[in-house]
Amino acid sequence: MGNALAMQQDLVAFLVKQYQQLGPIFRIRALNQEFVILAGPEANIFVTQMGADKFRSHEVWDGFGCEFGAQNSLIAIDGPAHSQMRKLMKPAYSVSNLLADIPLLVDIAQTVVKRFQVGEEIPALTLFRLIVTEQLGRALADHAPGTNLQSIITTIRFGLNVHISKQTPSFMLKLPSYKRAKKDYLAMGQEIVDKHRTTVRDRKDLVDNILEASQKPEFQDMLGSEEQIVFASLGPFVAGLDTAANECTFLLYELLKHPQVLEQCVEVADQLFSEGLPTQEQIRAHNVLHDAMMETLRLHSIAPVVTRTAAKDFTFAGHSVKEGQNVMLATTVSHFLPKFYPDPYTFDIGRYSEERKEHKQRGAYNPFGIGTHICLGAGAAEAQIVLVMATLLHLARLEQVSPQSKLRVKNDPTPTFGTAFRVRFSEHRH
Ligand code: HEM
Repeated sequence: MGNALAMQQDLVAFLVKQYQQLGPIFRIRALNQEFVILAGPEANIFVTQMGADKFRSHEVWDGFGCEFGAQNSLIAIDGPAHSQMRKLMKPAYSVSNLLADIPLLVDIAQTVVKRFQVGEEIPALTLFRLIVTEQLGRALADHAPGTNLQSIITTIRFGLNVHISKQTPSFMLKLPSYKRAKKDYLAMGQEIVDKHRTTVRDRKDLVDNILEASQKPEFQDMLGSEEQIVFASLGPFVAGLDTAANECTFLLYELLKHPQVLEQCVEVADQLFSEGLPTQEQIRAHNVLHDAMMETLRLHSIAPVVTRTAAKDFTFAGHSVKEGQNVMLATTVSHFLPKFYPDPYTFDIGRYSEERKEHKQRGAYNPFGIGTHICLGAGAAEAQIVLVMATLLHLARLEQVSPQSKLRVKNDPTPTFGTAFRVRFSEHRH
């Protein structure tokens, strides 16, 4: 099938239709490449249980790291070396580490929100990128992105669109605007690494751990060069940019579209701040805001598929896949199957209640990818989205600018409203 256009317009809807017609394995042609698609709960269970040695990330991701002189980054390696790097980075990317300094996280969100006067407008994505990137940068790398935020956004957008989604031609990397942004981005990374070499923190952060590991023989392939150390240390500034910031944007969009759910979430937010600052347990507790976040991750996944290369010949659902074949794991097709989620395109936070627990069915819920590279920051991301939204709802009331106009989700490189979804501050509540 040469159906790139249909795919581009709504990738998951297209894949859901193909899955319903063809079953859990089929082929498509897109962007001059052929992909084998593994879709639906059967594929999700297969990849989780038996996929560890069957897929490689290397071919898909290495070009992105090499753009910054950094081969063998965490996402671009497989097998034992990948397990070793994941183990090294896990403590820093954990939810308990992110939530270790809740006053800092709240202060960052509060400072950004308080910058806006009643009546001022801003793209929701810009608002959330400001908050999320500073929170992750300060908590994991002891550095605020400050005026470098735009350089980070430009660098990552070009890098991913050229090397990963391949929707942008490579000559775009020669544009002076990109080259300037990349230079600033890498200079910030070098500054962070240099600062960590000469200062000591009470609690070691991600960069401290990277620097320590870079001295060990077993990490030489991954962290042996200065470029690799800088690239890995910049991870926190990239981790939330397209992910948590876009999910916060989609969540706010759904809340403004569902005023009753919004009011319940405002109540939860006020409770969280009723005795000062929320605790780790409160942020991670099951409540309406948590369920709204979960439903947003189901309906608006920023990673609807993950791409890989088959690492060996294998058989799935009676079909053989050959080593070297491009594979797309359509992890979120199951999010739209009525057998798991009745009326699947409806925003319904009741799905996560004790009685229904629709997401707990096997293979049904995969917003954070699947297999060996499953999101290392999943717990941190969920907590961050809840905390950011709770802080915002507690502090201010927002309304959508031009609510009648139709918003289009584009791929840039992840599904996003871009800057089209604008909000207005209509009241400062606290
Ligand atoms: C809602 C927000 C997020 C979503 C939906 C998300 C999704 C994903 C997905 C799908 C992958 C796997 C990509 C692949 O297999 O090709 C991934 C990897 C990763 N994510 Fe996230 N992510 C989110 C937020 C975060 C945050 C906030 C952090 C850091 C605190 C983070 C850290 C990572 C890391 C380090 C990896 C690489 C793991 C590896 O290669 O082993 N993510 N994420």
